[in-house]
Amino acid sequence: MSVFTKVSHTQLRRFLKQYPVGALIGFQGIGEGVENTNYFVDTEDGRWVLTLFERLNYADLPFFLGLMDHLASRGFVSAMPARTHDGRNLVTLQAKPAALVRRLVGQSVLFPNLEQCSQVGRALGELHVAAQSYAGHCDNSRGALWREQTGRLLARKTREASIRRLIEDELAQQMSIELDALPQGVIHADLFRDNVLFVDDRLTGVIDFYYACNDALIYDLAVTVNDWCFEPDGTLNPARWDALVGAYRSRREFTEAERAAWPLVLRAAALRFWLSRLYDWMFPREGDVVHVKDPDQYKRILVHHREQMPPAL
Ligand SMILES: Nc1ncnc2c1ncn2[C@@H]1O[C@H](COP(=O)(O)OP(=O)(O)OP(=O)(O)O)[C@@H](O)[C@H]1O
Ligand SMILES: N[C@@H](CCO)C(=O)O
Repeated sequence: MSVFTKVSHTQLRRFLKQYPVGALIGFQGIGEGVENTNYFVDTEDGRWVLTLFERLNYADLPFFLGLMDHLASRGFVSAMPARTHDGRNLVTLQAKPAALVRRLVGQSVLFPNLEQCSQVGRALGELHVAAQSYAGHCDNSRGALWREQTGRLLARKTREASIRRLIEDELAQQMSIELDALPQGVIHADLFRDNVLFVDDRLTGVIDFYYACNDALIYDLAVTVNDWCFEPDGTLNPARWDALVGAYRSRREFTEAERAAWPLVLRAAALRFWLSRLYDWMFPREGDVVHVKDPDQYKRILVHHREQMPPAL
C-alpha cells in the first residue's frame, strides 16, 4: 500500500473549494499503486480520485493530463481531469503537484479471462490510434538510456553475480535494437492489470497515464502482454496471448520491421520492469504505507524471452 503524503480533512476541504464539485462528503487513502499518493474523494457532485505526484515535476504533468483529456473527449475510457473555477487541471497541494480526476467504475482483475484480454488488446490499439492526433510530446523516462544507466547502477550495487551477469548481457544484446526506427506514437507504457478496470467482462476504464510518452507502439504491446499473458511462474499463457494480440491487430496492423524486432522488444519491456522493481527493492522509499512489487517475477519473464522465441506477430 502506498500513501506517501497524508492529507487532512481540513486541507482537503480547502483544496476542493477551488473546483466546482460541491462540498466534501468523504475521502479515503488508496492502497494500490507504487508511484503516487492517491485518495478516493466523494463530493456532492460526484466521485473523484485525488493524486499527489510524488516524483513527477509540475512541468511534466500537462502532457499526461492533456492526454487523458484528449482521449476521454474522443470517447476513450480514460478519466477526465477536473478543472478549477479558473480552468486549471493541475494545482498544488502540500507543496506537491496535484490533480483531481473522475473516478471510473469497475475493478481491476488479477486473473483475466480471454474476453478481458481481448478487450485490453482492442483498447490499446484504440488508444494508439486516438492518440495520433494528440499534439503533446514527452520522451520515455524509462527508455533505452534509463535502462542502460539504471542497469549499470544495479549491476554495480548488487551482491549477486548472476544478477550482474544477466543485466550486463541483456544490456549488451539490447544495443542491437533501435526502437526509434519502429512506428512511433503516444503510448501508455504501463498498461498492467492494475491499470484497467472492468465491470464483469466490460472494460470500463484505463487509468494511470503517468508513464505515457512517445515511443515505439510495439513496445507498449510488449509491456501489456508481459503482464497480462504470463503466469506467476514466468510461463506464457498462449490463449491469453492470442486473444490480446489478435484484438490489438484488429485496430492496427504490424509492419515487417515490428515483426522482426518483436522478440527483443519483449525483452526490453521485461528488462524495464525488472530494473525498476529491483531498484525499489535496493533503494526503498520512506512512506506511511509503501507497496513494493516483486522483481523476480520480471526476471523470470525476461529469462523466458531470452530462452524461447515468442509466437510470431
Ligand atoms: N480514475 C480512477 N478511477 C477509479 N479508480 C482509480 C482511478 N485512478 C486511480 N484509481 C485507483 O487508484 C489506484 C492507484 O492508482 P494508480 O495506479 O494511478 O497508482 P500510482 O501509484 O499512481 O501508479 P502505479 O500503478 O504506477 O503504481 C488504482 O489501482 C485504482 O484502484
Ligand atoms: N506497473 C509497474 C509499477 C508502476 O510503474 C510494475 O508493476 O512494476
